[in-house]
Amino acid sequence: MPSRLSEAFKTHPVHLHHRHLDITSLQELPDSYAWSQVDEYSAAAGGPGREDSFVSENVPVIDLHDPNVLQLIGRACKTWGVFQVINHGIPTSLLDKTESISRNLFSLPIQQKLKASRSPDGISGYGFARISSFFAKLMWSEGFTIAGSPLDHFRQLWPQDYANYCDVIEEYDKEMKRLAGRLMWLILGSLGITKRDVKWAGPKGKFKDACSALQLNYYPACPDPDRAMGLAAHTDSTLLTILYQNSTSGLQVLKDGNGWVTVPPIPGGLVVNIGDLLHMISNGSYTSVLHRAVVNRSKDRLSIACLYGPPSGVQISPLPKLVDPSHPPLYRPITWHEYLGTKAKHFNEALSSVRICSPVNGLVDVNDHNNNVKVGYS
Ligand SMILES: C=C1C[C@]23C[C@@]1(O)CC[C@H]2[C@@]12CCC[C@@](C)(C(=O)O1)[C@H]2[C@@H]3C(=O)O
Ligand SMILES: O=C(O)CCC(=O)C(=O)O
Ligand SMILES: [Fe+2]
Repeated sequence: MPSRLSEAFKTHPVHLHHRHLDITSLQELPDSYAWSQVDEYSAAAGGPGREDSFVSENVPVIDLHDPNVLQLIGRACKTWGVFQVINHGIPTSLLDKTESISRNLFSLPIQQKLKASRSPDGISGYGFARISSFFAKLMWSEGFTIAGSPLDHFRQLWPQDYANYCDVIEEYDKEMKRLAGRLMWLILGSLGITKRDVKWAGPKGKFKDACSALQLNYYPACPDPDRAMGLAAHTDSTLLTILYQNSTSGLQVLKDGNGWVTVPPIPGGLVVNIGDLLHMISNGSYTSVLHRAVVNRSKDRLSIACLYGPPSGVQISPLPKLVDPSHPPLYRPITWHEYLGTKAKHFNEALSSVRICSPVNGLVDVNDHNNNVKVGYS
């Protein structure tokens, strides 16, 4: 049974036939970056999706010290699939240091960055977003994925300073995994799930063998932001994702009836979003949220995502406690490893592709928005 996340794309290599352009210095948007359908989903109230002119609700901000934290998280997961957390215990100094390394990385000359390129069948390294292969147009961003030790790639990027940088990234990864484990129990607790109900969480429920990857995203300032796309609409294949964003806004989530809603950066805050695997284990009670990143004319933007999942070879399926004759299991068992391959093949239709049955009342599962997502437009 394959168990290493880094092996997940060996059987589903992603080939991107794009030449790398240094987009940071461009004064005009090249045609290869000009999207024609940027404002899909935003016509709901007639206004342009990027201006939030019709937004009546905000993504919840939850203080992890709040005595009602469980209920607040449950409500946020049910209605939004995303929330921000404050008082999360991650030191600001660690967030600052990691942001500074990421900035340093993206400001290296393109030839230097290409020395640490991600290979078509690999998971780690520098390159376009993996989902780029589904779109005719390019995204206005650069990415660097870290799964496992960053040592080999960092040695290529910074022959002198790599050791210190590795230490910071490893500390960031460790702290994020700890927070993710804590958030998992709050989210599962809000569904009535206890440590005894999740065997793969390990004997003490510490998710000791959980897998994770870090995704550094950089969005340079863009000469024509209304026609460009930073990162196209997608759901994450994770249990949950914890996102640090710098002070430039750009992250948007799709909310029924509200169109695209901006998740504003808040000082010291972290964004938490539900991924497809949590959608599956909750049997559709909690929704994996469709999100994207838009870009800015005057400011660049940086984000750091911790993509958190189960041990990559463990079979994930709707938790037995959430299944009964009137709530049959909606998804077939699948490992994270296998699901990443499915995502590489089917992109936003991956979740529907592992669905096994319709709800008993015959209605379409309102959470299964992925049925409506267009794949491969420009
Ligand atoms: C573990 C992973 C999730 C991810 C693919 C990856 O192997 C590492 C990068 C992740 C990311 C980040 C940007 C959006 C996304 C869809 C992508 O193309 O790469 C996600 C992938 C995912 O969640 O499926
Ligand atoms: O940059 C952002 O705000 C979004 C990044 C993201 O969605 C991801 O890395 O999966
Ligand atoms: Fe994402």
